Amino acid sequence: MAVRLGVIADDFTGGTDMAGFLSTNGLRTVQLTGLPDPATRLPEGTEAVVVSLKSRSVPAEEAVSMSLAALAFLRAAGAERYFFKYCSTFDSTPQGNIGPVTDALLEELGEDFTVVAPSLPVNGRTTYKGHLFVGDVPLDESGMRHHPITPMTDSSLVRLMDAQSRGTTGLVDASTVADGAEQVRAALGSVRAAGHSYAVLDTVSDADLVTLGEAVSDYRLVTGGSGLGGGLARALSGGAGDRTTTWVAGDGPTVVLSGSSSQMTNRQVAAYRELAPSLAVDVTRLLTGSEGYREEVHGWVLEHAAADAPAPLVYATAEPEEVARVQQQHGPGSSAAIESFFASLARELAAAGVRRFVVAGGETSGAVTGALGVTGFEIGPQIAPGVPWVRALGSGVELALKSGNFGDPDFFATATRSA
Ligand SMILES: Nc1ncnc2c1ncn2[C@@H]1O[C@H](COP(=O)(O)OP(=O)(O)O)[C@@H](O)[C@H]1O
Ligand SMILES: O=C(O)[C@@H](O)C(=O)COP(=O)(O)O
Repeated sequence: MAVRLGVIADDFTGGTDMAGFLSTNGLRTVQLTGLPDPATRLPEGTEAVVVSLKSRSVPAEEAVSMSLAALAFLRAAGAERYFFKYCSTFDSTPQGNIGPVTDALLEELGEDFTVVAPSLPVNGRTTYKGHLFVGDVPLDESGMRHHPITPMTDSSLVRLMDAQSRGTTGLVDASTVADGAEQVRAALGSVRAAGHSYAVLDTVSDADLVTLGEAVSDYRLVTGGSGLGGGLARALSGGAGDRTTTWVAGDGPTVVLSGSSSQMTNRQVAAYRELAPSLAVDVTRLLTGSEGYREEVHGWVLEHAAADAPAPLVYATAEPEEVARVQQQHGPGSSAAIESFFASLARELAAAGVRRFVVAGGETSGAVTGALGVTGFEIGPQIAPGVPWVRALGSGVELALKSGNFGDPDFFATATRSA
């Protein structure tokens, strides 16, 4: 069977989010982590492949070359069409990455037009008149304005895309989307005929995603969030239903590692601290290389990790003022240093027998997954929209990679109970 869709995801939580929506909307999906070895063999019957990169916040040229390498792998795997998955909050540095990667993929595929559709209404991300909303407020008024790596200070997707890319951006507005897939196709034709290279797609409801998925099902390259991914999977599979693998959780202890500083993760950490042993990372000791600090944290986790007790939580999660203070005092490299701390902690814990990791934050998840040497995942049941359990091919280690703002305040308790 042909690979119907090849996805290039710009971070790891984004990759699992996408893989989860593709699976529940009808495509048998495998997620690969990092640039796959060209010799990687896909399981029989794979209909969608998600290559998850850690390219969201690296310099734009690096993001482009990683994405082109992922495209080459997917082409060689025989993918019929491609999807560039980025965040539902359009996380990008001022220099872009979404624009330059989109341009490079279009050029490589010999195409001159695509869509821009980050919306994920089930998690409160909608687009109206080209402006991205998070819940009830425009993106630039949401917690994303304080993101430690990719602060978002504009909500206009047209302006954001124009600033990052070579071409210009048009809009297919909500009233056209409400009129159905045929009208959307016609409107896309008009935007393209007007000389634009990209069209932002207004999306206010899950029903819109079904319309939009149908409207772009013959595109060679689509860009956007997992919402459009789900709509496209539905169109491509002809409504084949849920293709998620079901499984019984394996034995062994679980730990929760939280490196996300989003508003929702702050609430989730506060709620879970009431229920389980928790340890705040002492960022100053960590960043000043305090001797023995890593070993202390490692020892603490192992002391508290038992299969029949609440899973311990280690967190760097902090309010925006504290994150800003850390960055000011220790420099921009502090984010990466905290990621690498979680990565080495996860590696040591896996070696000590921890079998299940709940990880919060996309960058943090990328670092942890890389450290665990995971090459790919099979996709399991959803804990919350956009957060499926995934099981590492080979080692069988199970992970829940939670995007910063996903899940409700009880997410960690729900996830660790279902582990
Ligand atoms: N207390 C802190 N001070 C400074 N940086 C932090 C702190 N806690 C986490 N970080 C860094 O902030 C970044 C958060 O990004 P990510 O893991 O993608 O989560 P999210 O996007 O949900 O905030 C990571 O690089 C992480 O190491
Ligand atoms: O689209 C989304 O919102 C997520 O899939 C995602 O990419 C989130 O990234 P992080 O907030 O960095 O976890």
